[in-house]
Amino acid sequence: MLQLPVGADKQANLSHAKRELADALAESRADLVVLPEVWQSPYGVQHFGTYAESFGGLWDTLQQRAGKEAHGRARWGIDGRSGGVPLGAECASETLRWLSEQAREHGVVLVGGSIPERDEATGKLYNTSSVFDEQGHLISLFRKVHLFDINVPGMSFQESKTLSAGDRVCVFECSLGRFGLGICYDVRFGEYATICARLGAGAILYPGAFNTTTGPVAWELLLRARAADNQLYVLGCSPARPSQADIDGGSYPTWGHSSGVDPWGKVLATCDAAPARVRVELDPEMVEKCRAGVPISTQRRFDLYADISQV
Ligand SMILES: O=C(O)CCC(=O)C(=O)O
Repeated sequence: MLQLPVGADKQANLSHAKRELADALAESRADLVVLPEVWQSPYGVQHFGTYAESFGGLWDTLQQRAGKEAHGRARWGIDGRSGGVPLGAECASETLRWLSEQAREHGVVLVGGSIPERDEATGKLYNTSSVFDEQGHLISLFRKVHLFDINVPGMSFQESKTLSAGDRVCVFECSLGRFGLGICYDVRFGEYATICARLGAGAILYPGAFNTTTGPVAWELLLRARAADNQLYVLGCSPARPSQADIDGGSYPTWGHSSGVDPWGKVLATCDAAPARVRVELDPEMVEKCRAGVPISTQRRFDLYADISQV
């Protein structure tokens, strides 16, 4: 996970991320790299429209593939099982082209954090994540499904002022296995993570940007809770915190603390708020051992809670 610093200059954000990715992989090989939530743009409802990019027909191409593979439920398909989609030079999104090139050049699975996306047909904006395989082919796109709308002392934020929510759970398959994907506030919703686990994910990745109000209480707790609830690895990758002068000037006070948690709920690696690289090893056997030893998935009482939305 790369906990990247983010500023107002998009080109500087891209070139910094490029250097950081190359340095991190030169320091030590990784198979999969996760970038933070909203890393080529500052995080703020007033910025999303300015930094948004459109993805052309890529959603349609991916959805046609997922449609064929969906488990009879279009909202829960598993992406990537028929391979990825090459991005032509004609792809309208500069950042997706950049991510594709980086994944191919370094031969890694690259989870591109998230960026603001504009849907050309509707004009709506989304907070969207993308995943590329080692060939630089697009495996999956995901639009944050739970928008960050809260109002508590110290933090008021209304993503829904400018963003719309996605309508599909994201599980993707790559050479390393099957992963769930959510964005930040999505981590607060246990049902979402459990669907990912029941679709076979061994890890859930959450690009996320908690803040200095909710972060200290909730970020690690939620990552650990989702891991223990579902007996899988959970990775949360945040941007680094801006300088105090920038925060005083209105920048979002990012919590940082990118962390990796194992299927027992133990924090394997973490960091503070400064730019950082956080490495974790994901061991599929650990998932199996945890699930075999504490078999909650077969002990569930769906006779009591098959459909909690009816309560
Ligand atoms: O849930 C929280 O407290 C923070 C969520 C957040 O920052 C986000 O969804 O971007």
